[in-house]
Amino acid sequence: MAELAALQVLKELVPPELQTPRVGIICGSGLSGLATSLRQIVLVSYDKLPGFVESTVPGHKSILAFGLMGSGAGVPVVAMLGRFHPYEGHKLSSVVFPVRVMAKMGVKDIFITNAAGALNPALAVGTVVVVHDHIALPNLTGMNPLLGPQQDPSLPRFLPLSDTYSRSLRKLVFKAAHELSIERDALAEGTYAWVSGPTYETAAEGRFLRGIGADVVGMSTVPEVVAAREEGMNVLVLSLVTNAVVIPEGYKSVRDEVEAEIAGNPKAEVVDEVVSHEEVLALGKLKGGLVKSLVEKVLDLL
Ligand SMILES: O=P(O)(O)O[C@@H]1C[C@H](O)[C@@H](CO)O1
Ligand code: HPA
Repeated sequence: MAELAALQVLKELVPPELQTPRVGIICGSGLSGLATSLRQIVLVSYDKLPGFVESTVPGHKSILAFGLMGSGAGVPVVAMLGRFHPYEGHKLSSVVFPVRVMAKMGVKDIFITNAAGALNPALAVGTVVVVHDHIALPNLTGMNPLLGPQQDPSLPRFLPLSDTYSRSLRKLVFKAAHELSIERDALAEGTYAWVSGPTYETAAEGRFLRGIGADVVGMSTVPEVVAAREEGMNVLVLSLVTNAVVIPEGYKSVRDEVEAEIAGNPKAEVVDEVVSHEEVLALGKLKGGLVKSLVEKVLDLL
């Protein structure tokens, strides 16, 4: 099994007391600050680990961090300070490889974070969304991380995903928010749509995804979720809304515009906001603290 080679290296580099983390964490774009509160921290670069590829996206580091997180004695955790996306050119099997390594290390609960665009107009930028379901068009149409011969026949061939997002972990996030006196509107629940990226959505795509029931959209997470469920882990996903996906009600007719100009009544041009990765990272920096305090408190409540 390919994961065993990575495990062997980790055995040499990580002290025994941190070698069996209870919780795995994946940091989304601009969210690697999550790991700044790790104690007894040990960092392992991905290039030392067989099977790990490189995280090439700004805001993602190619580092695995081990340590204790949360108050008191703390919970042993392993955190990916950067993830792999299929749009980087990585195979889906590489994207989910670290999740499989975490499972072999004994991780029971995985907390996956991401930056996402809001499709639901009720979600303000800066809101943390506790994901309760997903829509993965790529999964349904041939880009599923479980396609192909089974690497481990002891895992289920046909994985049910109807109950993917752990109810008890989701409840813990809301309990944590209560204990931290976090404003009600700062935390919401919703459905995550996975798209391959790296393009952001057109307005019509945004309308489509909203129309089929998604609240937020992003370019990651679902492959990791699927692999984690296959490995039997409890999954929690937190999406930080970093931008709103602009979904104008209808087309801005250029015919109307030209006719108004000809009639001598030009209208002021409305310029839609354009999303950028810089904006996504800046918001992560600004609001990453909220994700971090929620994760720390959930660890205390486990
Ligand atoms: O890794 P995540 O899903 O947090 O990163 C999001 C999706 C794209 O990789 C990038 C777009 O800005 O941010
Ligand atoms: N779309 C897709 N992925 C994203 C977005 C978005 O608007 N924002 C952050 N990741």
